[in-house]
Amino acid sequence: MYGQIVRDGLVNVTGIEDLGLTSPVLQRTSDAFFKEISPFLLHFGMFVPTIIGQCTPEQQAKWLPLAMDLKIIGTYAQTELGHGTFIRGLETTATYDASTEQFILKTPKLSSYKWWAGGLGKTANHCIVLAQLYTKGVCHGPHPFIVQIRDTETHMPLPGIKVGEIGPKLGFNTADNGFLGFEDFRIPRENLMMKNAQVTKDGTYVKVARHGKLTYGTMVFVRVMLVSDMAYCLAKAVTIAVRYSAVRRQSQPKPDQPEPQVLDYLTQQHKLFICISTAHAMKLTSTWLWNTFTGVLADMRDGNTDTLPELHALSSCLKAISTSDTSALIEQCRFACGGHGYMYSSNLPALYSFATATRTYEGDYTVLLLQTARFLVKSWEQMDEGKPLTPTLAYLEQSRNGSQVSWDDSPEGIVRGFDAVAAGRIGACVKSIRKHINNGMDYEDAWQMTTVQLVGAAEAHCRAVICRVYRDETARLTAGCSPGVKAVLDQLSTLYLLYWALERTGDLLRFSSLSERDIENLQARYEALLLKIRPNAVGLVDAFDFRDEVLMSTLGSYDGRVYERLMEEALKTPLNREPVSDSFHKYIKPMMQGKL
Ligand SMILES: CC/C=C\C/C=C\C/C=C\C/C=C\CCC(=O)SCCNC(=O)CCNC(=O)[C@H](O)C(C)(C)COP(=O)(O)OP(=O)(O)OC[C@H]1O[C@@H](n2cnc3c(N)ncnc32)[C@H](O)[C@@H]1OP(=O)(O)O
Ligand SMILES: Cc1cc2nc3c(=O)[nH]c(=O)nc-3n(C[C@H](O)[C@H](O)[C@H](O)COP(=O)(O)OP(=O)(O)OC[C@H]3O[C@@H](n4cnc5c(N)ncnc54)[C@H](O)[C@@H]3O)c2cc1C
Repeated sequence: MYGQIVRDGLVNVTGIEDLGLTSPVLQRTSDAFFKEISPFLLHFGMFVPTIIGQCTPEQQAKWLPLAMDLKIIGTYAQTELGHGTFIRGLETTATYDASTEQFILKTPKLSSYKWWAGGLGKTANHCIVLAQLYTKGVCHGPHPFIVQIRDTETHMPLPGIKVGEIGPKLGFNTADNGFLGFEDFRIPRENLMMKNAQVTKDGTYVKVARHGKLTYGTMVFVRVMLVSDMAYCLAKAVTIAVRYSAVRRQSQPKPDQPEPQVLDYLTQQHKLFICISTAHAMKLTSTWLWNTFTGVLADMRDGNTDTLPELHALSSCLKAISTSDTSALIEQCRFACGGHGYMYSSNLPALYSFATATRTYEGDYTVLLLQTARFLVKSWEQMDEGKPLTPTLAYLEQSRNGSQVSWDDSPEGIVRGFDAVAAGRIGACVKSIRKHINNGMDYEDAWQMTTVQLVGAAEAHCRAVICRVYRDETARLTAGCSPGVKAVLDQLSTLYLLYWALERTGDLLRFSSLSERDIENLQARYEALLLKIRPNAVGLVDAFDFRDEVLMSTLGSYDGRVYERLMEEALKTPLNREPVSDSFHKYIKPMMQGKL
């Protein structure tokens, strides 16, 4: 299995390299080789970006060509057995020895072992290691080091390195995630990635970057990438589920009628059409986020880090919500396919196991939403002090006078309704924190006592951002389209707004003048819209344009030969090679004869 995966991975990598394409394309083409993940994902997904983001030009000149030509194969080893979220609590140490101009890497105890890095188990020979940097007896916090862990000729672990694979997981079982321990392992001073901080030969620590969190830059990049990846993942799952729902016929609502396509059931449309809308919403939002990210990078190249806090808040909540929505909606696609959706050959289990992992890695859902909430509360306080708000928080102004937003059920009105919900929930958090402080709590405890509300406020802010971006970008991008295309894409973005308005009626009742009658109208409009989208449903997923080789699904292939493909795959199962398993003779027959 591992050998096959590595072969496929290299065919994929070298093939794309010959075409001179970039790593985002690599990730897309790798889908044609892997149901789950490539063992080289971390090499291009984090090892290379970290060299670019954390190394000086001289260090890049040394390491980047080796990495891009696959002369070295890397991964990103930050998480440890004992810590993943709390980076400042990482235990691996890198202590500078000025007498030899080396860092000594140590794994102090079991919980300090690096754990999880993709490709570390058997594939990588180098890795980025986040370790607590000590020099002249002072700890300067976690810093990135580039470390060779295996001999590039023999692939044997180097002396002082303990490395291996962490074992089977819910998914990602082709990524050979590994563990890594150091026993007084020495690396040259120059292996500290020195773009943001340096250690001179005599051991003097020199802080270069103005912003203390640039070491976390690779994670921001990956979080931005993941939003796009989730759109792609969900688009695959809903292609499979909608095509299958067009083939599958089941039950007899009317005695004298043939069994209908299950796609004709309103409940099936309710399960699946939000998945089509969400794939579009996340794709458009991810492109908007990428443009925001590149703008912040440009500012930072000019030495201006003022826009970094908003990017961190946006990338955190969008990564959290996109991965959470995708995991839930892929499972919904699986539910919509009945028993056959549970078959591995449908590819829905693999898509789910991949998506649900993203809710955790690159920043746990709750933790990242609390990071966004931290920014929202700070922004509210700055607004109270009369300071300007950042663009994505302009809506907070409307809440200043505390008046309730009047409900307007037009698409633009619903977007404003979500702004009001976000503003109201952030304001409620600020009020809760202040109440606890007035009752004698310190700020940290008052914050902790409000974290359930803070997670909700961050989700509301993120939903408001997605709704606004989805609506605006759909209008902008369809301006030149034919009336037919414009109408269908407008239906999808309106469906997204109606769906979430119905999901959040409690908040809208609390923070706008929404009435019970308005809710009845929303429900009726939503159901009518499902029926309108039905005739275009298969065309909409065909428009995602996935080849069968990429979908890898017995249920979702373009030709609709579902039952034939299910049987073809079943007959390939090893258990079907012989009519009678040898377990019958070894165990079952003796048992039947009372001989066990
Ligand atoms: C498979 C997908 C396919 C394609 C996608 C492409 C590539 C994929 C490649 C790999 C994916 C596969 C595997 C995943 C790999 C990993 O999981 S790597 C490990 C990821 N680990 C994490 O994400 C850890 C999460 N934890 C953190 O980020 C931090 O610990 C924390 C932010 C939660 C807390 O950090 P602290 O240092 O404690 O900071 P704080 O006290 O909370 O805040 C202090 C101030 O710093 C600001 N800040 C924090 N983080 C950032 C940041 N990243 N950027 C900018 N600013 C940041 C924070 O806002 C505070 O600012 P104030 O002004 O409020 O003080
Ligand atoms: C498939 C996969 C691949 C991975 N690949 C890599 C890799 O290549 N390299 C790498 O370095 N890491 C990798 N990771 C590790 C990943 O980054 C961490 O698992 C992730 O950051 C979560 O950290 P944790 O596991 O310590 O969870 P924890 O943070 O321990 O989470 C446990 C619980 O505690 C809660 N919690 C934690 N802190 C707080 C808080 N401050 N407030 C409220 N609740 C809190 C969480 O919400 C969660 O409910 C991978 C993980 C997975 C699943």
